[in-house]
Amino acid sequence: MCMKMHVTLLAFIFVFILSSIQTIRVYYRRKFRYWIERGINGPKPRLLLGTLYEQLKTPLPILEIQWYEKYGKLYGIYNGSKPTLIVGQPDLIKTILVKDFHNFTDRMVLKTKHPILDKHLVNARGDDWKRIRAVVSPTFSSGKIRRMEALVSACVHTFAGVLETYAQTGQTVNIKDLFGNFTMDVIASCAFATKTDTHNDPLNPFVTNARKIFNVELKKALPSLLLPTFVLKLLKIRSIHNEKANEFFFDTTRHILNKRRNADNSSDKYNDFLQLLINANNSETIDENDDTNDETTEVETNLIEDKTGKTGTTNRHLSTDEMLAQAYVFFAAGYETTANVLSFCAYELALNPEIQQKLFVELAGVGHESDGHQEWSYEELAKLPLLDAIVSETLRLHSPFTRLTRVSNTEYKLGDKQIPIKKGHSIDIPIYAMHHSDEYFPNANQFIAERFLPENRHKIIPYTYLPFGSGPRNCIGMKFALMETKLCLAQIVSRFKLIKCVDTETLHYKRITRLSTPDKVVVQLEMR
Ligand code: HEM
Repeated sequence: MCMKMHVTLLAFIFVFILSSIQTIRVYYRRKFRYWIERGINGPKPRLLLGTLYEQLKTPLPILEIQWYEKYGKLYGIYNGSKPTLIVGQPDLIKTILVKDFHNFTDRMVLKTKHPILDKHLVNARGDDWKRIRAVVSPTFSSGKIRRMEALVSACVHTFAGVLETYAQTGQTVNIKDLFGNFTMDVIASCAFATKTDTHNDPLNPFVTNARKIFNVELKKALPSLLLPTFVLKLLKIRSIHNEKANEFFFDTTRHILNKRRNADNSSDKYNDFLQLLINANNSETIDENDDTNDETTEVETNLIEDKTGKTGTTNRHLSTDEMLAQAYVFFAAGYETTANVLSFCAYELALNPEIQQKLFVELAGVGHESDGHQEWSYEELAKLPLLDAIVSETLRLHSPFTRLTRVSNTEYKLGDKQIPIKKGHSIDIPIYAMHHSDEYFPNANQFIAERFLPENRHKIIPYTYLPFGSGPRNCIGMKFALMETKLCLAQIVSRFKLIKCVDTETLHYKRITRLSTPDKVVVQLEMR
């Protein structure tokens, strides 16, 4: 009798498991008909993961090019069961990013819900994003960035001192790690008013906590992509980053904000981002007489309002949590991106010594001597055509972001073919693959800085070169990133020769990251 019950129970469990698997398979099979039914091609999805499976297997930069070559400028993928349309056609990209921006104001973000991190610019949505961007934009104007230049310059000199030790011994160096240390020091001083020397003091709590944030744990990242929000809440997963490390940075920022708010003269005394944010938050409107609010910022602010409709509110204030989140965004958006661009610049200059020499000559023609080294102002660096062309070409060939992403806030029909986009569905723009298309960039796999010289730049087809995105939701930190990159590169090339060594040419990309990140970039340095 007992034996009979056992068998029945086992049979029941077996049937239950089988029918559950079958239900899941039917559910996904139905979901995965979405693109086929709309006549749109794309990679074959797999149960549960959709096309995320390929993304886990192959580094994104490689996969993006493979998919673009195979499926063309318009194809469909599945993030889990969610369909995403990939759009690599310049006229449609302009429609999404600029013309019909009001339908695509937000990005698809992870389903984790965090009371502070959801408020930073990259993640913020709708009217909140509009208000936050309007307050933060002026802090990234050319004038304000000029004020942060001295802070970045100090970090560049510390960095050059470290490079000198390698140049003197002739030892090869993984310069990618050193660039990571440099951008860490820049973020510490510009966004958190904290002086660090990551090269020589790697155990500083700021540095150790920052490293924890960047080691995103797969065990948190995958559930955030695949599980519904209520399950993540039950599992207490609020962020894919280390929670204690997050808290360290919120506490640091809170402490500085309180100190500055209580001090009388802090607005004149400090030139860092936090102070600029406090000042911007204290003013009712953008000060028209402030000559540091440059034209671009005004245009940008107007564009946001034109394309999204005015909110009807004059509220331009940020809560304390929103301010903490904006300081954190320097990490989220500015640390690895800039370190990657600098690493790839060093890589290309080591492989192209004649361009490096031309850059050295260009730099020698401007600037002034200070403490035995050459220095350049923000304006001087901005005007150097070859420096700009080298950075621009690096951003093309090694664009840190592989895709831009937008989510539709309405039922929408895209382009002449009237491709139906459902409310809440994602559209991704495969910028990395487009940057590698011979159709838009002849000999696309070669580093040819000349394509970005002033006499050639106009040949680039609009909306095919998008390393900083475009439209009202483009990269707010672009001018800061370019200033940081150019300042650092100018100092390196004027003081050292970057030389190719045996390990330089083997470039491998990191897997399972949204960015195009090299594993390492090894070069040799020689004093000039
Ligand atoms: C070379 C370095 C960098 C590159 C290549 C880069 C690229 C990008 C790209 C492609 C986007 C998405 C744009 C879009 O969706 O249209 C973006 C957004 C953003 N970036 Fe950057 N970025 C860099 C550095 C920085 C830095 C240093 C900061 C901050 C200090 C920053 C802050 C942001 C923010 C806040 C956003 C979101 C803007 C919004 O949604 O309103 N970025 N960046």
